[in-house]
This record gives sequence, C-alpha cells and structure tokens, in this order.
Amino acid sequence: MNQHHRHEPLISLNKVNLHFDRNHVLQDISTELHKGCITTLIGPNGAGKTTLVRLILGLLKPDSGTIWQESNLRIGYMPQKLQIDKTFPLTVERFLKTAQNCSKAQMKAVLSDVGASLLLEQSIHHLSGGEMQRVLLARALLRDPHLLVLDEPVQGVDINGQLELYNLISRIRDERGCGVLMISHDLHLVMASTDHVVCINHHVCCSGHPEHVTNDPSFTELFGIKGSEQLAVYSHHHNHNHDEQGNAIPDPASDHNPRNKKGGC
Ligand SMILES: Nc1ncnc2c1ncn2[C@@H]1O[C@H](COP(=O)(O)OP(=O)(O)OP(=O)(O)O)[C@@H](O)[C@H]1O
Repeated sequence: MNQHHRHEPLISLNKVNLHFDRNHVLQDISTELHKGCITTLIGPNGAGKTTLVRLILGLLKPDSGTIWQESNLRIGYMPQKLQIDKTFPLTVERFLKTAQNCSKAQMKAVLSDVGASLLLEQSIHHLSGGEMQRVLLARALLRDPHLLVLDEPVQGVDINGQLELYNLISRIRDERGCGVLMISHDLHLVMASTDHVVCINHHVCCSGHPEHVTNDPSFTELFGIKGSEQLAVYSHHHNHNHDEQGNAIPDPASDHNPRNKKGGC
C-alpha cells in the first residue's frame, strides 16, 4: 500500500447511488480520497466520472449512500473548460480575481508555482492550450485547497505539454501535501503520475495502485492496452455485461466471470 494511503481520508463515499430519471448513473460507488494522494478516475464516455466529481464538489446530492468529508475541507476545482465570451476583455489577473479575492502578490506567487509567471497581464483569450490549463490550475490553487479536483487537466495540450502538466501536478501535491482527484482519458500517462486509479462504468469496475494493477496480467486483459495506447482507444474488457440501465450482469459463460477467475474487473 502506498504510504499516502496511510493518511486519514479527506472524503469517503459509501455505497453512493445517483439517478437521472431512470438512468442509474452511479451505482453503489464506494471510494476514498486521501491527503497527499493522487487518485485518477478513468472510464468510458458517459460512465459517470463528471457526475461523481459533481457529487464530491457538493453540486449534486446522492439518492442513497453517504459522502463523508473532513470538516472545513477546502476544495480547489479546475473545470474541463470554461466558456468565456470572447468579446469580453479579460486579463489573467481579472480572471483569477473572479475565483478568489486575492492580492496581486498572491496571484503572482501562484502563477509562478504553475510556471506561468509572465501571464498576469495577458488577455485570457490569447493563451495557448497549455497556458490556459496552467491559469485554470492557478485559479484552483488560490483557495489553498486540501483537495484539488481536476477535470481532464491536460485537455487541448500537446503530448510534451501533457507530461509537463502531470509532473507539475505531482510537484504541487509534493509541496502542498494536498489530495488530488483527476479525471483522465490518458491511461498511459496517468499510470506514471498517479498513486491510485479508480475505473468506473457506473459502478466501480476496479481500483488500485497503478504499479500493482499494471503488474497484474488481468490488467492488460481488462484495459486492452498495449505499450503506449491510450484510454480513448482501449477496448474495455469486463468480467460482466451491463443491462440498459448500466447494471452489472455477470456473464456465466465467460472466463472473465469473477466466479470463475480471481481478480479483474
Ligand atoms: N444533469 C443531467 N441530467 C440528466 N442526465 C445527465 C446529467 N448529467 C449527466 N447525465 C447523464 O449521466 C451519464 C454520465 O454522464 P457524465 O458526464 O458523468 O459521464 P462521464 O464519464 O464524465 O463522460 P465523458 O467521459 O464523456 O465526459 C450520461 O449518460 C449523461 O448523459
């Protein structure tokens, strides 16, 4: 077990369920987020990742199950993308102030933390993909969060920039000791920069330390990854099928069936 997991949890979900009308989007989700630990949420499109994040942010309430969080927990949230009216002139400085009432010195310090110290006076509309992600990260950090929640933090960034961003997130975790929850579609890069992986497809399919799961032959079978293939193209082999509501139905004939084989999804 990773040393970070010895920390007390920041947030603990126990058998959380959530429906949108008849769509049972989250089914009996139990997981924990820990101080100093980077947890990555992966799963196919429509699996409920963003919905789970919205629950954790307190924007949605579960239909059943409990979400416990440490008292006075501060969460810094980096959204997937922001719709900003391009006709509305907005510098990075003004944009950062929309999140938190903060001094110029605080803004400079946090921009320097994310390697974007020269951007303060720039228009938000003229930033590159990587610069925008750094500014969004800086904005989330201004709250001095105990938990940083990042929804696809490397979206719109080239491969070198993605690696840099993941390294930056690891460094921020090391320096601040905060917990990190991120949604990612890039399984390969995520494996190198995360402590804990939770794969959901409405329910938790599998979870664990990436070194443990990648050393397990059932992992390759489960995720269908080879070499540097990415999550976007992986074929998600299950040990079960899903009905139209997404409920897991074991396939009795399959050797992926948990009754027939230990471990796996
Ligand atoms: N506010 C809502 N009202 C009704 N249905 C919703 C709502 N939000 C999400 N859904 C549905 O819940 C399911 C899960 O959506 P969610 O955005 O959580 O998936 P995701 O795993 O984040 O997907 P992606 O990887 O494509 O971003 C989808 O079927 C979606 O249509």
